[in-house]
Amino acid sequence: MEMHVGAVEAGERALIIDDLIATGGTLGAAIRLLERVGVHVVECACVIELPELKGRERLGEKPLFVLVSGDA
Ligand SMILES: O=P(O)(O)OC[C@H]1O[C@H](OP(=O)(O)OP(=O)(O)O)[C@H](O)[C@@H]1O
Ligand SMILES: Nc1ncnc2[nH]cnc12
Repeated sequence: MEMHVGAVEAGERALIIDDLIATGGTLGAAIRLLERVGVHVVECACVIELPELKGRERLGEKPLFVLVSGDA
């Protein structure tokens, strides 16, 4: 995963929004990328969660808001 140089600045607060959380690998990578450059990731939000894949567990204590949770 990558982002543009200058897209964020250390000390900023971020909300990460994605369409879907399955294994949590994508959100986890986004969190690590942002936190590595000093951004505080406040929360994550997704439209759909596939709870069977336990992606939420990979986010640790990070709050996750979802609109719809259900297995495919
Ligand atoms: O929780 P995870 O297991 O990481 O899966 C979720 C990710 O998978 C999908 O992207 P995909 O890689 O299929 O590509 P897309 O951007 O084309 O949707 C989806 O859009 C999420 O970004
Ligand atoms: N299990 C899944 N179903 C649909 N889209 C996905 N993207 C990543 N994992 C997926």
